[in-house]
Amino acid sequence: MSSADKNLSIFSTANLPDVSEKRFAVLVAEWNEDITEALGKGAIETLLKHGVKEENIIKRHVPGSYELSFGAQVMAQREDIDAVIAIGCVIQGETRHNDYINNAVAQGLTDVALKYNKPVIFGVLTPNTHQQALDRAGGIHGNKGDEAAITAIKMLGLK
Ligand SMILES: Nc1c(NC[C@H](O)[C@H](O)[C@H](O)CO)[nH]c(=O)[nH]c1=O
Ligand SMILES: CC(=O)[C@@H](O)COP(=O)(O)O
Repeated sequence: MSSADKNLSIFSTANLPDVSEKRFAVLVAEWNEDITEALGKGAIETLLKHGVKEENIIKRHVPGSYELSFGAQVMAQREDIDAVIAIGCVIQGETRHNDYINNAVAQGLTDVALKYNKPVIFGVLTPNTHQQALDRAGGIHGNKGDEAAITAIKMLGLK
């Protein structure tokens, strides 16, 4: 199923856990900042909408999506962080550089989650074009930041 078939901002909110005392790190890559800032805004707004306190949301930036893994490790090792949301947008270029970034950050974030036993959410768009990114950062397919935030909340309920 693609995002074209499932809006990223439409999801079930049944049985969400109480996250009023949970602390979230929101890491935002600076590359494609028009996209990533929209994703980050969506993530933070969704966290607030579902009971997270503003003072419990720590937003930090990293240069690019490749740096999200290390940034997630820095945040996940903190005892005062319960979940990490990693936000990025890697747009396909002329070379295979995007493939290497995407694979590295997907595996890197997974490794951090398993190492620190905390939800680390893959909120990274990997579009072919800037328009596809716009469509998934508050456009016709919703906002992947919303999806990443609700995923973090649901995963804390699992723990
Ligand atoms: N082309 C994109 C990048 N490239 C930069 C890398 O993420 C990384 O910062 C660099 O290779 C140095 O380690 N990053 C994105 O997030 N999005 C892109 O489209
Ligand atoms: C995805 C990226 O890192 C971006 O810089 C790709 O650029 P290129 O055209 O060199 O593949």
